[in-house]
Amino acid sequence: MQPLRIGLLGVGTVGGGTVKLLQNNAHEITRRLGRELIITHAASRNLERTRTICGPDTNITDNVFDVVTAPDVDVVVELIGGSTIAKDAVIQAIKNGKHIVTANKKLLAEYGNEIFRLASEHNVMVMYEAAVAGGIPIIKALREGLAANHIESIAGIINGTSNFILSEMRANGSTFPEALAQAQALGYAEADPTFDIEGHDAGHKLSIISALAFGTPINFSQCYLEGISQLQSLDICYAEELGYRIKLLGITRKTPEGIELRVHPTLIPESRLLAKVEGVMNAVSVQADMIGQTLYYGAGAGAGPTASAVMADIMDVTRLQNAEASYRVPYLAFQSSSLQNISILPMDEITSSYYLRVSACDEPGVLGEIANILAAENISIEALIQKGIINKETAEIVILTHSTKERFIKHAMSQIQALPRVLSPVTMIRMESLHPR
Ligand SMILES: NC(=O)C1=CN([C@@H]2O[C@H](COP(=O)(O)OP(=O)(O)OC[C@H]3O[C@@H](n4cnc5c(N)ncnc54)[C@H](O)[C@@H]3O)[C@@H](O)[C@H]2O)C=CC1
Ligand SMILES: N[C@@H](CC=O)C(=O)O
Ligand code: NA
Repeated sequence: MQPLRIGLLGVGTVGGGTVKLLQNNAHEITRRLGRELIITHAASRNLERTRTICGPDTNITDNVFDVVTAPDVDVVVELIGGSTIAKDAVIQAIKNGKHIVTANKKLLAEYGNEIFRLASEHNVMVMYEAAVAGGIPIIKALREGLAANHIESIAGIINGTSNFILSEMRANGSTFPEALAQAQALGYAEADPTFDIEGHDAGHKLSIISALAFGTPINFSQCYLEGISQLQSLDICYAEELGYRIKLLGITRKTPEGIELRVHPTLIPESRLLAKVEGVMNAVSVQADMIGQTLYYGAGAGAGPTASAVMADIMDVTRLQNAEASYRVPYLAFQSSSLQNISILPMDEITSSYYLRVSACDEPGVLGEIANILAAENISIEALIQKGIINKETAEIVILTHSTKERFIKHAMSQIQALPRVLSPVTMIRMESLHPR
C-alpha cells in the first residue's frame, strides 16, 4: 500500500517532537498500521534547522500554503499555533481535500464550528487529540470509550503551565516569575504565556471537551475565565490548613437550566486524586451516568507527550482514510444535524461551594455580622478559622461555605464588604464540589 503522505506545518516544540517520534518509532508504527508514514513536506520559518530535523527526503518551505496545496499530501498536520495563518491554512487544506490533525486549541475554540462544518462538507477528518490535555487520550475517551454514556460533568487540570507554577510555588518556594520562566524554558507555555496564566488556554480546551461531551456547538466566547495571576500565597496556605489544595480547574456541567462552563482557581479536598496532580501533569475527571466517575491522568504538555497524541491522530486518519464515510469516527458534536441547543449558564447561576477570606477589626460582634449576612442569603458555613495576623487589631477570617448559587455569594460579599469594620476587599475562591471522592 502507498505510504500516507504528511504535510507538516510548524517544526517547533510539538512539530519537532512529532518528526522525532516518527523517526524513532517508524518500525512499530508501520507494523501497527500495515502502512508507512512519510513526511513529504514541512513548512517552517527556520529552513536550515528544519532541514536538519527532517532530513533530505522532505521538501522544506517557509510558506505553509505550499504544503496545503501540494498534491502529494494526504494529511496536513497543523502545529504552528495561533488562529490567523493557521486558520487560513487549515481552511485551504480542507478545501483541497486534505485531512487535518491539529494541536491548536485556540484555533478550534474560536473557529472550530466553522472548521468542522467545512470538513463535513468536504468529507475530510479533523483530529485534535493533542489540543486537549496534551498526551492524555481524553478526546478518544469521550468520543469512543464513553460513547454510550450521558456525560454529566467534567472537572480537569488542563493547563500544564499553571499547574507547574502552582506546584513550584507550593513545593519549592519559587516565585511566580521564576516558575513561569522555568515552564517556558521547558517548552510548556504558549508563545504568549498570558494565555496560560489568565485561564484562556484552559478555557479553549474546556470549550472543546464540553461541546464534545454535551453535543453542543463550541461556546468559548461564553466561557468564564479566571487565571492564577491574582492568586495570593496567603490563600494557598489557609486552604492547606483547612485540608485543601488550590488548582486551576476547568469545570463544565450539564444542569436542567443549562451548561456551566468555567475556568478558575479552585479548592480541592487534599484527599482527592485531582489535588495530588503536580507539575506539568494534567488530569481530567469525568462523571457519566453509566460508568460513574473516571479519571484520566498524564503529561499535558511538552514535546514527547504532545507528539504522542498528534501521531495517534495521524494513525487514526490512516486507518480510517479508506473506510466508508459511515465507518469513520464521527465528529459527534459537530454534525450540524445532531447539535443540541443547550444554553451556557451565566456565571451568576452556577452552583459551587466557596472559600471567603475577610480582613476585619478584631472586635466582638464582627463575626456575628458576617454570619448573619450569610444566613440571610441562605448560605451555610462548613468551616471557619480566625487569625489575628496583621496586627492585634486586625483579624483574618476564613470561611468555607456549603453549596450555593454564585449570585447569592456575590450578594453576600458586597454586603460583607460594606460593613464598617471590614478592612479590605473580600477574597473569594470557588471550591470543587462536583464529583464524589
Ligand atoms: N508545547 C506544548 O506542550 C503544546 C503545544 N500545543 C499546541 O501546539 C501548537 C504548536 O505549539 P509549539 O510547538 O509549542 O509552538 P512552537 O512555537 O514551539 O512551534 C511553532 C512553530 O511554528 C513556526 N511557525 C509559526 N508560524 C509560522 C508560519 N506562518 N509559517 C511557518 N512556520 C511558522 C514557528 O516558527 C515555530 O517553529 C500550538 O497550537 C500549541 O498551542 C498543544 C499541546 C501542548
Ligand atoms: N501551554 C499549554 C500547552 C499544552 O496544551 C499548557 O501549559 O498546558
Ligand atoms: Na489529549
